[in-house]
Amino acid sequence: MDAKQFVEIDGSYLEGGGQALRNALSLSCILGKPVRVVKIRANRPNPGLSRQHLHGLNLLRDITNADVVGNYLLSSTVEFTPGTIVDNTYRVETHTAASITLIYQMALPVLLFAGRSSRLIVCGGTNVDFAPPVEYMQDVLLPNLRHFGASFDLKVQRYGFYPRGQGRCQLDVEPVAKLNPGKLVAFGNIKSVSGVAYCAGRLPVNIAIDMQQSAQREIHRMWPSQKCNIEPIKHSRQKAYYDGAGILMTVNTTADVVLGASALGKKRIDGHLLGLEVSCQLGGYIREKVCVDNYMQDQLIIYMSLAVGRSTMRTGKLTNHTRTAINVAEQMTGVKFDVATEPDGQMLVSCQGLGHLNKLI
Ligand SMILES: Nc1ncnc2c1ncn2[C@@H]1O[C@H](COP(=O)(O)OP(=O)(O)OP(=O)(O)O)[C@@H](O)[C@H]1O
Repeated sequence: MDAKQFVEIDGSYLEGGGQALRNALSLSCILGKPVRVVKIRANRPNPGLSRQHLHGLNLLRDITNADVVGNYLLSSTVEFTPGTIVDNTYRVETHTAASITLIYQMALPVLLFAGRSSRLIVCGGTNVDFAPPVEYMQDVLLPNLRHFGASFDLKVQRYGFYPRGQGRCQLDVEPVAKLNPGKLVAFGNIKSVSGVAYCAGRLPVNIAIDMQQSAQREIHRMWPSQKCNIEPIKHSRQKAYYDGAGILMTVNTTADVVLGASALGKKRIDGHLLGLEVSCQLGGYIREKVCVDNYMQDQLIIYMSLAVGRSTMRTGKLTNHTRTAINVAEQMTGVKFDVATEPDGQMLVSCQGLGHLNKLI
């Protein structure tokens, strides 16, 4: 800390993307600790704040009446001094396909520590590259957060894809008094393998059916007795103005493990290939019997660091996103994460959380 008592976070560390900024600012708001983030997104081809990050930053400024320096496009340094978390209805209009879920990723942990329930309406992209698809947030993040005693209600009013965006979602968050420690260590037995294959705009429903059939076929090939139920959906014009396609698959187990895998259609969409890609990714998780998938890993770190008690997750090889999230959480909260490799190559990530209590309820 310097004379102004800022915790300084190096945004170029390891992954060097937007996630270090998001986690640092969220923890700053929750803990009431001023933070300075330098070298923001230094490892990206377009370093500095992009629109998505700027919208998220300004949203957290509004939620906590923060003093902010450096909140402009392409800024590489931000100083953020939060005030108190204020429950309210907040709206963010990105005017682009900026990821709605990444803006939620920043605000959700903060609103969990508000005094009363809050609503956050965001317009932008619901299913865009390098971000959680909105279905993943509903079907994978939500059940994983329940292990920590947290939850939310997320409604998609309209889907939005790259490049036009124009999706619109509503997130309702009930605050918690504290976060419980998450124990995600036992795999249990598979209860269901399911998913949704969607397309929208001018794209024919056949694309969704191709994704469905190839994904189901592949699961059947790997585990002949395992049922796999994927719903093909063509979104109506009201539900999505423009073209887009993708698939999300999940596996649910008797130990309340929920793993997800997804893919998004690009220019020339081959539904068969997308279905195959996603079922293979999910099949890999099932074979490894991990309890947390590769994307959920980094998203749970912030909750583990704040919980009252010791959280543990059994997962695969750690991603750079996860190592970066651990680094930020350790600096912001002072907790220490332990990472151990199991004989079969799985990783056990654990930490004695800070035990942060919500003083506003
Ligand atoms: N397919 C996916 N499913 C679920 N989560 C995803 C998926 N792709 C990316 N994510 C999550 O989205 C976040 C992306 O963080 P990252 O810092 O790379 O993105 P960003 O803020 O857009 O920054 P940048 O533009 O700097 O890459 C991570 O939490 C990652 O786990």
